[in-house]
Amino acid sequence: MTAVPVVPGCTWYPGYCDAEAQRRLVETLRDLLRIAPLFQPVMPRTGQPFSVKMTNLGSLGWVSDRDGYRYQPLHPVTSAPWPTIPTEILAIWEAVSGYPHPPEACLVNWYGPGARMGLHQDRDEEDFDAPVVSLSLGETGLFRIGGTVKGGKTVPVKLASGDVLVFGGAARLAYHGVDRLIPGTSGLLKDGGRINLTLRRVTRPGP
Ligand SMILES: O=C(O)CCC(=O)C(=O)O
Ligand SMILES: [Fe+2]
Repeated sequence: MTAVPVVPGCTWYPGYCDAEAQRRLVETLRDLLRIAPLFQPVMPRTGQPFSVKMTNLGSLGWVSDRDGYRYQPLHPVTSAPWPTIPTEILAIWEAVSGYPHPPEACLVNWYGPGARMGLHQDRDEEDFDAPVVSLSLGETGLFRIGGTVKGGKTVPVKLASGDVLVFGGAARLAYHGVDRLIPGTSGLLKDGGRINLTLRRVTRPGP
């Protein structure tokens, strides 16, 4: 497995999942998305819709609505608990996180044509000792990650299907985002687009 350092605390594992593992993951996700459908997050206060659609797996899921950003145990539309995180996804966390407790949330972002994600920090968790582990499926995303100060220099990473990226330690609160997709870079998702999964530890583990 090639581990490419990106910025201190951030490591990129290109091609972590092979084509067969990617196909199996997409099948699993299709089943889970029937139970926990994608919803349309909106920005706090303004109600401006995100360009991505989202859902979650795990005991807690990240949501954004007019009231703010938060983790919650129930799907905002169906009010059902989020489905559990499949073992093959937990195995990625176990292999690369270096963290002794499991993630509680797996945020599923779906990028259609034209979708992007502005530079932001992942900071709604109580526990910043655990890294964020990201897996990309489908079309390549032009991702960028920088430092912990807004407006600083960033390093670009082309996240292709099957790539895993870990950001923890000095990069745990690094600004990062996705400028755009590169269309036509993957045939994994039949209608194109990109799925990004981020695994997060939300609460501090008990004593
Ligand atoms: O899609 C990506 O690669 C990044 C997603 C992300 O930063 C997030 O969900 O917080
Ligand atoms: Fe993020």
